[in-house]
Amino acid sequence: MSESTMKIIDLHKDIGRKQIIRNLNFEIRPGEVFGFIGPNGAGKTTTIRMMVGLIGITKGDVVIKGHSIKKEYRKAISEVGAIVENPEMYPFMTGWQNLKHFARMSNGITDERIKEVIQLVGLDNAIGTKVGKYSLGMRQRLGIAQALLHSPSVLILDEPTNGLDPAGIREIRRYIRRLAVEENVSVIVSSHLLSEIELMCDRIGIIKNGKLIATNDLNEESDTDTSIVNLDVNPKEEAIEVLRTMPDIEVLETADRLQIRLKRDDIPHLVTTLVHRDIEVYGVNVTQTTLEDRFLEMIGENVID
Ligand SMILES: Nc1ncnc2c1ncn2[C@@H]1O[C@H](COP(=O)(O)OP(=O)(O)OP(=O)(O)O)[C@@H](O)[C@H]1O
Repeated sequence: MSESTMKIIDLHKDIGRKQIIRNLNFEIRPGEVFGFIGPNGAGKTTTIRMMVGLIGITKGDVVIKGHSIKKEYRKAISEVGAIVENPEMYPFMTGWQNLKHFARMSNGITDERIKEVIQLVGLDNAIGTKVGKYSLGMRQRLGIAQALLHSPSVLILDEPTNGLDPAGIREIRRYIRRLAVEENVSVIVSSHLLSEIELMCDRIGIIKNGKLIATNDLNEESDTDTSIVNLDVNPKEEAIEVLRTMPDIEVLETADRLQIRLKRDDIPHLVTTLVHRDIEVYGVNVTQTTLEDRFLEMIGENVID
């Protein structure tokens, strides 16, 4: 396994007497899109600010490509591109002029590199237009282009989908996935809405009350292929008996409705078995368990606002 791009080691943050972040440990792998999810006030922004050296660390460390943000700030931060607050863009200048302006403030960024990042975020056609005329989504993408100019190993985006309409969210998603692959950059995206970033992430970490309560690999098949099924059958009691004898089926509820959990691929076999046992099947209502359901289960509250 290749070395991690970023390690968050036993991170703590106190502000005044308040313990904001507690005992945070996780790693970001090369080229992955990592979703940092939690309800408002969970501590995402505070963690990200520590990752990029904007605020001090009470205890623990953030190590980026082997460099400690505390002890080797310059080396560590040179590996990071970030949009934490809204990026400062000059509305009276074109996209190109804005990027050129930022490029001048760093060393060694060529016009070729500027063109490359413009292409990566799909702003080729709009780069000669004044930023004041850009949509919010386009401004976000210009911000991402700016953060990528110095070829960082990790790109950190705090709530990149905030305020975007569904089309804008779809675009950001598409470009973030694309640049993770094409630039081989690791991307950390924070959000309080799982549904907005789920589709672009390889893994997610869930934070609540300043603690990481779970990480979840979205590419693992077992996570996506179980289904919750509501059955309308007669006689119900007999069906329940049959279900209990079948391996890999979990009976969730038998009172009002008969609800089970099983692998999606096992549904045809389930129906055949019930029919062979002379049970009448009136309805098989499949609800795919979404990550959102499991997320809400895990954090124990409704975060949709
Ligand atoms: N400077 C500060 N002084 C006191 N408390 C703070 C300060 N900054 C953050 N907090 C508190 O720390 C907690 C975490 O805040 P943070 O902004 O990191 O959460 P978040 O997960 O990013 O939420 P949001 O999605 O609302 O930005 C909150 O309870 C917040 O009130």
